[in-house]
Amino acid sequence: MAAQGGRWRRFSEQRAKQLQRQVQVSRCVQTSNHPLFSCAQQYRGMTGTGGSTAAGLCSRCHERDPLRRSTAPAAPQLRRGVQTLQQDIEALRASVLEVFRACRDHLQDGLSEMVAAVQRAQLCHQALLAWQSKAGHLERSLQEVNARYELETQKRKVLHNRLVELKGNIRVHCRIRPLLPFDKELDDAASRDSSMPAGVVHAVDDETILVKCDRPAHALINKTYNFERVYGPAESQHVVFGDVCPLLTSLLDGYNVCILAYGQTGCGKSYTMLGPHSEEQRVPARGPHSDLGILPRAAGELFRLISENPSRSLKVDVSIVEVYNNNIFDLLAKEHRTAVSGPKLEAPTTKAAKQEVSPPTRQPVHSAEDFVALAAGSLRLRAQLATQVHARSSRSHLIITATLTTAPTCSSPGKRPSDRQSHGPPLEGRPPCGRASPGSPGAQEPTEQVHAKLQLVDLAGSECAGVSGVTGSALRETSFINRSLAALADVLGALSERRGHIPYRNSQLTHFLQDVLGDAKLLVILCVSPSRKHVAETLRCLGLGARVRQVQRGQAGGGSPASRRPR
Ligand SMILES: Nc1ncnc2c1ncn2[C@@H]1O[C@H](COP(=O)(O)OP(=O)(O)OP(=O)(O)O)[C@@H](O)[C@H]1O
Repeated sequence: MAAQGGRWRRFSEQRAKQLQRQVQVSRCVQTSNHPLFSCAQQYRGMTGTGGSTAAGLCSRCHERDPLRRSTAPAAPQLRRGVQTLQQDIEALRASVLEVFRACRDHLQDGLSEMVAAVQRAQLCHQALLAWQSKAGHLERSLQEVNARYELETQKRKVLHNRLVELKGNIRVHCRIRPLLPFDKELDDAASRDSSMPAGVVHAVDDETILVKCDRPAHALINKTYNFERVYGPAESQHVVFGDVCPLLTSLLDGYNVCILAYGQTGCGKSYTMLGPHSEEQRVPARGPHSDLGILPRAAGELFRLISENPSRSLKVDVSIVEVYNNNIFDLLAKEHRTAVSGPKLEAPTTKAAKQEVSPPTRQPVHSAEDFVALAAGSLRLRAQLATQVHARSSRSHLIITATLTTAPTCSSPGKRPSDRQSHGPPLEGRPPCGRASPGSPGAQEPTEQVHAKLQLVDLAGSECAGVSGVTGSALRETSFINRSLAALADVLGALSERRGHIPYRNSQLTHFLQDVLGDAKLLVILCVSPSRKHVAETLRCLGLGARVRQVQRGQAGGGSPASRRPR
């Protein structure tokens, strides 16, 4: 037991020593940790302050919760918006880049094109210089050619007009129209004998016409006539105009020209002068047409010739009249355009009865189309009638006059152009060109010089009343037509016999044509039917033509003494 107690005592002592050591250690630790403790104290204090601050912040966070909660749903949307914006910015950047690259490429292309263009321009410039020098050479040679041409033109004019004069200032051509269906209808029973030829008039050659007709109970007819030109039934309008054309050259050279179609009714005068006409209206065809008559072709040629020499500045005025029942009607008179006849006129003349003259309306035309349109408009007013010979027989003589004048120039005081120069009668409503006005005898006025006149005359057809079957007023018309044609034949006969007195005043027709018949290049185109039925009229017509051929006159005249001389 004692041992045990010793052990306890020893153990207790050891234990006490241990505890004492631990107390010492803890005291040492306590001493060395004191600053730490004080620091810890400070931190604890700070932690306390931070905790309260955190608590404050927490409470403020809690205060902002409603705001956070309200904005929270918009946040993803905003985020998506931002993402979209970023994508757009990316795309924009990419396209700007692309545009930039394209612009750069274009600029480079443009630049290289510009360089090429400049090179080409340089080449062109060099070529231009070469051409300019060539043009200079050509211009000089053109001037030489022009000078030679002018010289040759003068020679040609002299030769041309000498040739026309040698051929005669009155020429007679004869045209045989083809047999037409209505010829057969007209033929009498005897002539329907199939052994007899339907046509009795033949063109033997270019200058000879033969009428050969053997009818029962009639003497045999076998006659030939010679004219400057004979056209067979198959000859075209183009060929006929080919022989008329040189007269237009003479017209431009200053000669008056008259082309006159003469013949029996229905034998092709209007066809020759105006061309084929519609069934409704007897008007010349317009535009390109192989059957165009002399009027549209002459109008075209006239303006072509004028355009060849614009420096002359020739002006064309047209007047259109018809002689109906021995009265002259102005088909261009405005106030009577719709009536069959215009106001009655006295025939203009250059002789003593000058004061009585009432001039026809003169309308300026500036092209062939104007000319033909004007004629077409006025021809609708021309008198016509259906007869047994011709369904659209003209009952009047038609006279279309184209007056060529030169531009007005100042005349010396008191100087008056001749009657011919002032183109016969003055235009209505103003004093005649070239005459001093009454109040200023010494005043200089521009004068309009008549260069030359072209007259196209489509005569009414001679007819036998028995054959045409007309009665009443139509018979009266026929009598006027035949009388005026007889007067024309008398005038031409008197001219051919060089009689002292020419009976111009026996009819308005010859009175109106007086200037031309006495003093112009006159072409008479005899139009004849080939039909046996009309052989008597055909022989009369050819007889007149043969008489006209005898006419020998002096030189044809023109618009002015100067212009009469071939230039
Ligand atoms: N050379 C021709 N070729 C074809 N047809 C023609 C020819 N000549 C005349 N004709 C025709 O004959 C008919 C009579 O001709 P046109 O009207 O020209 O006669 P005209 O002599 O003027 O008659 P009128 O004096 O009665 O007016 C017309 O239908 C015309 O088309």
